[in-house]
Amino acid sequence: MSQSLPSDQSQINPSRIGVLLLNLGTPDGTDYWSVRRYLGEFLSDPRVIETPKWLWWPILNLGILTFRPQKSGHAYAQIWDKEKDESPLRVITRDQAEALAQRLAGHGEIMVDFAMRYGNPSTRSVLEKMQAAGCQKILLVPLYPQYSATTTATANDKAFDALRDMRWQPAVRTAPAYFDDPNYVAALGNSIRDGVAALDFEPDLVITSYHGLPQSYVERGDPYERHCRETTRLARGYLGWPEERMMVTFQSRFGPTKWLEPATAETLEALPGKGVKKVAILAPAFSVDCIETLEEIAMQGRDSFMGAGGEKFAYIPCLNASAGGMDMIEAMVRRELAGWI
Ligand SMILES: C=CC1=C(C)c2cc3[nH]c(cc4nc(cc5[nH]c(cc1n2)c(C)c5CCC(=O)O)C(CCC(=O)O)=C4C)c(C)c3C=C
Ligand SMILES: [Fe+2]
Ligand SMILES: [Fe+2]
Repeated sequence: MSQSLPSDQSQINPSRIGVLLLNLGTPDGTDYWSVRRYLGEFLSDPRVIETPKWLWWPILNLGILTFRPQKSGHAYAQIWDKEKDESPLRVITRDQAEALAQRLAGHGEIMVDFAMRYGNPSTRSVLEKMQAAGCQKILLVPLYPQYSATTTATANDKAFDALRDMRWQPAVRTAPAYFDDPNYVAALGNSIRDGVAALDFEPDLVITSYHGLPQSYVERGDPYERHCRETTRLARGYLGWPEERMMVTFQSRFGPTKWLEPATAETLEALPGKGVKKVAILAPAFSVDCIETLEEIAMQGRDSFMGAGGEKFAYIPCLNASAGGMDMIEAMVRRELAGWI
């Protein structure tokens, strides 16, 4: 049981409320061991890898964790925030927490912070900090617009694992996925409209590239693919665009099994040959820019599209801590805090 409560419990303000933004996680550095530690924790999560443990353990520990950290470390080095010596995912998630704290500053009883499912700051450490500060009510906000057991559920699991060890457990709420929340659709639609308007070319096609998922997870009931397709359909409706102007693809395939299709990488290589030479691309499954968007799409994706004969390529950033993105997060948090504030 956690001993983090002050011994004089009169110090505790029981009306304090914690709002905890949860994101995936990222390595602490780009070196082999930092990336290996992070990937080891991530890829040992049975919500992420459903292969039986006895089969997966040797593949992970003798294969993947021997070779992948060096390759991924190189990719992280290309996008690393050198000034802060941190991964963009952590820098921007902190920016979001700070911006939300400012927006909720009128409610003196609210404490806003952020935590990661894998790596640092750990979900347990931040929940213990909130509990020690007197938060007896906590709202968990997994920052994944589209629900997946591999992201939303495991983020909540990790929080509940920590709560299991607390003698005086706070009341807890979890914010739902927001793939069809009108505020999210508007924020996304506005960022697409403004992103395209700022270009020096008119894209033939706008690609919404979502993080991929093994096809078998969808067949077993994960609603992620449906949520992704619905987000794009709603954003297209918001913009008033015809169906053929926007496309859904899935990126970041991992391992030999069948993943959701069409794959972003293969699509980008094939489009110029079909006469689609000018594209804009964005990644709505990511609440903040990270290795999967900045390196895999904006660098690798651009190279393969241009190398295949493409003429213009633009990457539209994630909502990050933009005013529109924060308006959406603030509205969602205020809605989920109803009755508490
Ligand atoms: C089976 C493997 C994976 C599944 C399933 C998966 C789902 C999934 N992931 C995100 C969001 C992010 N993933 C990120 C990185 C990343 N993802 C996987 C594997 C799976 N993801 C790996 C191995 C990695 C590490 C990078 C690499 O080595 O190539 C990140 C970025 C983290 C960062 O530090 O920048 C995010 C964010 C979603 C939304 C999702 C849902 C289907
Ligand atoms: Fe991932
Ligand atoms: Fe990737």
